[in-house]
Amino acid sequence: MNIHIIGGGAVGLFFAAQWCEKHAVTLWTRTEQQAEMISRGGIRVLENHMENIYPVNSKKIESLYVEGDLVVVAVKQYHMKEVLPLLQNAAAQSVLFLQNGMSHLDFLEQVPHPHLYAASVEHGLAKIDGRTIQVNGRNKTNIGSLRSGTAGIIDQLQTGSFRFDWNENSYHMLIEKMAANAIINPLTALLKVKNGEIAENARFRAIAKDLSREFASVFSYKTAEDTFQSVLSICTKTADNESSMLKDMKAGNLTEIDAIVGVLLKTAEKNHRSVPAFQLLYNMIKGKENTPEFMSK
Ligand SMILES: NC(=O)C1=CN([C@@H]2O[C@H](COP(=O)(O)OP(=O)(O)OC[C@H]3O[C@@H](n4cnc5c(N)ncnc54)[C@H](OP(=O)(O)O)[C@@H]3O)[C@@H](O)[C@H]2O)C=CC1
Ligand SMILES: CC(C)(CO)C(=O)C(=O)O
Repeated sequence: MNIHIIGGGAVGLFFAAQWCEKHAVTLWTRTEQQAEMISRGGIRVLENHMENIYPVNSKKIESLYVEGDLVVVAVKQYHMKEVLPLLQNAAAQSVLFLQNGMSHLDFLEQVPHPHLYAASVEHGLAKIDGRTIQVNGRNKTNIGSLRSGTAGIIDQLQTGSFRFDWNENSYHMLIEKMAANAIINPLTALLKVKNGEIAENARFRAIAKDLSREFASVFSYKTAEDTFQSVLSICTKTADNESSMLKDMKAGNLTEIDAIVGVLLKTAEKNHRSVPAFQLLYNMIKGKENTPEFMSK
């Protein structure tokens, strides 16, 4: 396949490296400097004290008048508005969104491509520099259709080093991942701990359990206990990872809190559910976003 990936962050670099041996991959970055770095030196993947280099073609994104089989959107939720006009110009059969949270679904009507897919990524990935990532845990990646997608895409994207699983219900798939992100991300960002500590520390685990109960009172297709167990499992499998929200907070960036906990709060309000613990987490993260005293780098 001819694959174009938008966004040279942790996730974009990771998938570009995984697919480049089997597909023609182009990674579109925001800066010329990063594109040159990748094209010249390849993508460096650090994992279990080993280093692997993957040759990938990379270009600065100015316009996206490209033809391809698949465009993969690997930017943060708060970049989506900026990326949308570029995406609209790309001539491709399919688009795959890799975002955590759910607010990217609001843009779907403006995306003209015939086949749309969403994925929920369960790996723990950290960007070290413009061409280097650290893999802090491989898990599976779930994919489902948002518009006329078919399970056949799984066979094409499959890699030797982790699984892609097909999900018949993309909405449930995204909600399941959102449970993990709504609980793990703000807790780790506020407590400044790695994911594993939420499962290991009895008091933090108890908070995660209470939050699982609140989450299941809003999105009730899964029990509170199942939600809690799935959160613990992701914490354990990505124990050494700093969540993306913790990384954003440390870097003084915006966070994806609106696309994750914000969506939960709006749904709770619509359905007359009380979620005081999530409201508290939301206010704490919003209050801290972009404030220099939170930065610990
Ligand atoms: N990291 C992780 O472990 C996981 C992340 N996710 C989700 O995946 C998504 C991506 O996350 P992640 O890769 O960590 O985020 P990063 O912040 O590492 O990467 C986002 C990238 O998008 C680039 N970008 C922003 N705007 C544009 C634009 N207009 N054109 C081209 N590139 C652009 C940024 O460029 P620049 O650097 O120049 O600003 C940056 O490199 C998020 O929704 C996240 O929640 C899901 C599971 C795990
Ligand atoms: C899977 C997890 C929790 C890994 O840290 C993640 O999605 C994130 O950090 O946003």
